[in-house]
Amino acid sequence: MTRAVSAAELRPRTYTHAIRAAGLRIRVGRTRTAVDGLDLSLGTGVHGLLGPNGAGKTTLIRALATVLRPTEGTLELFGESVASVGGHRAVRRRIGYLPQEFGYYKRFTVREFVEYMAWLKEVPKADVPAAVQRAVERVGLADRADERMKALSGGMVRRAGIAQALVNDPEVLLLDEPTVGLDPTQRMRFRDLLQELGTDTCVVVSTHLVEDVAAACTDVVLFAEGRLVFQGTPDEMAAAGNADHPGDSPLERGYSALLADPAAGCAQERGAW
Ligand SMILES: Nc1ncnc2c1ncn2[C@@H]1O[C@H](COP(=O)(O)OP(=O)(O)OP(=O)(O)O)[C@@H](O)[C@H]1O
Repeated sequence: MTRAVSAAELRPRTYTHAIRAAGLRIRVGRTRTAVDGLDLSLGTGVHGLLGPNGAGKTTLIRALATVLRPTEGTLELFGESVASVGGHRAVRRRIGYLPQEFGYYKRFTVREFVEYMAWLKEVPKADVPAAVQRAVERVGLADRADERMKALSGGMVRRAGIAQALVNDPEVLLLDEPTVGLDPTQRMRFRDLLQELGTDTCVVVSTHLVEDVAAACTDVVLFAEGRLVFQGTPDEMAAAGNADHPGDSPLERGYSALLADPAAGCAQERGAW
């Protein structure tokens, strides 16, 4: 059986990890350090970014999207430093980004919205119609593609947001809480899509839903107070907990255990590598 080869697969790889951070610090506002000395390397796969409210997940994703400038340390995408903001057009063409909240013209149809984003990402003009069609199909919006954005439900708007993040066939896909507002059927469809994307793309997905991680992520990046608490497989995270830890599933208990005792995560991580 033959299958379509994606553009991401055809691009030459000159880096070992699509994302590499070393000693990364990001200050937000006047004094707040939201990411505080992060060392992290991420390659192909689906990386679930977990952590309590205020842990620094959105800040990290915004820096990876080259929207926020790191204060200190190294941040590389595709082997290129992006420590300063500006001059990142070539890098941005290779990124897909779904922010937690995103703007759009309400009068645009879904297709026009995704086309517009394809234009911003400098997708070659001749490729745009097919790229847009494929993106809206992948999020299950093909039958609503010619409706105006203002006529969509909240979950459908989010799916349109996912479509715009996919339209340039990115090598790094950054999704900040993509499953918020999705109904159970769409959430399951989305997990399948994540798994498919993770075979040739570096996907970073921030979520509060531990079940999303169990179902779709190849590894977990657990964050608290701007620091990495744990990086490992979902099974390794589950193994960190026991019946005494709060949670409805082994993964939730592992999450609680690691947050209660971050040193255990670091020790386990050292053992795992
Ligand atoms: N512009 C800002 N000015 C001041 N503080 C900020 C700013 N943006 C974020 N913060 C603070 O930085 C910390 C990290 O915020 P961030 O939004 O990255 O966390 P998060 O892990 O994404 O949280 P959540 O799960 O609630 O979305 C929080 O304490 C937040 O209050």
